[in-house]
Amino acid sequence: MSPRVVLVGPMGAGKTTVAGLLGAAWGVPVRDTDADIEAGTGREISDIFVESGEDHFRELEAAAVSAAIAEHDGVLALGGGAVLRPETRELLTDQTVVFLRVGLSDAVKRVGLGVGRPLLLGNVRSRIKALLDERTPVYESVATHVVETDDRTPDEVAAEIRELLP
Ligand SMILES: Nc1ncnc2c1ncn2[C@@H]1O[C@H](COP(=O)(O)OP(=O)(O)OP(=O)(O)O)[C@@H](O)[C@H]1O
Ligand SMILES: O=C(O)C1=C[C@@H](O)[C@@H](O)[C@H](O)C1
Ligand SMILES: [Mg+2]
Repeated sequence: MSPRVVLVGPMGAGKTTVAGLLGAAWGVPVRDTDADIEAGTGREISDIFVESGEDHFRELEAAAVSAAIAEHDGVLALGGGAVLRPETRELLTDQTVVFLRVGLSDAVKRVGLGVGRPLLLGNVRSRIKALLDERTPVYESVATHVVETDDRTPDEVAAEIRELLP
């Protein structure tokens, strides 16, 4: 069993939103590793970061991605930083992976004040810029497809993915 598609990209790329649209259009289940972690621990992601630290969150996330890839055959949205772990990148090598690309200005608009996104505490714009600079090559390295999301609605993004993956 393997996901039909795995969505990666930074915060605000629309992974969760577009996963829901694709799942509805294809009639397949949707899974999101951030939601899996919250359900499995009974804690919010921002609380896990603050109380147990990012390294602990990344351990939980690597396990959540591994379980989802093994068990899920629908649409899978990953957390924005899941690709940072080498073992997770390794698991993605034989998957269909779509990188939802977003530029700085659209990402800033979409995440607003960054509430619930612990890595954006402080100056949202400069935090997102640093994350985009650091991670874009990593997203590109795991992606089999890249879809632009700037100036496009989630429905337009989902439609392009459906054309790419009939
Ligand atoms: N193409 C788009 N155009 C405009 N707004 C969008 C688009 N895609 C998503 N959004 C909005 O941006 C916000 C963030 O989207 P979403 O939560 O799906 O991102 P994400 O990639 O899952 O982020 P995270 O990594 O934090 O989980 C939501 O309010 C969503 O409605
Ligand atoms: O980009 C990131 O590192 C994150 C993205 C979110 O999906 C959450 O997984 C968490 O807020 C961290
Ligand atoms: Mg999400």
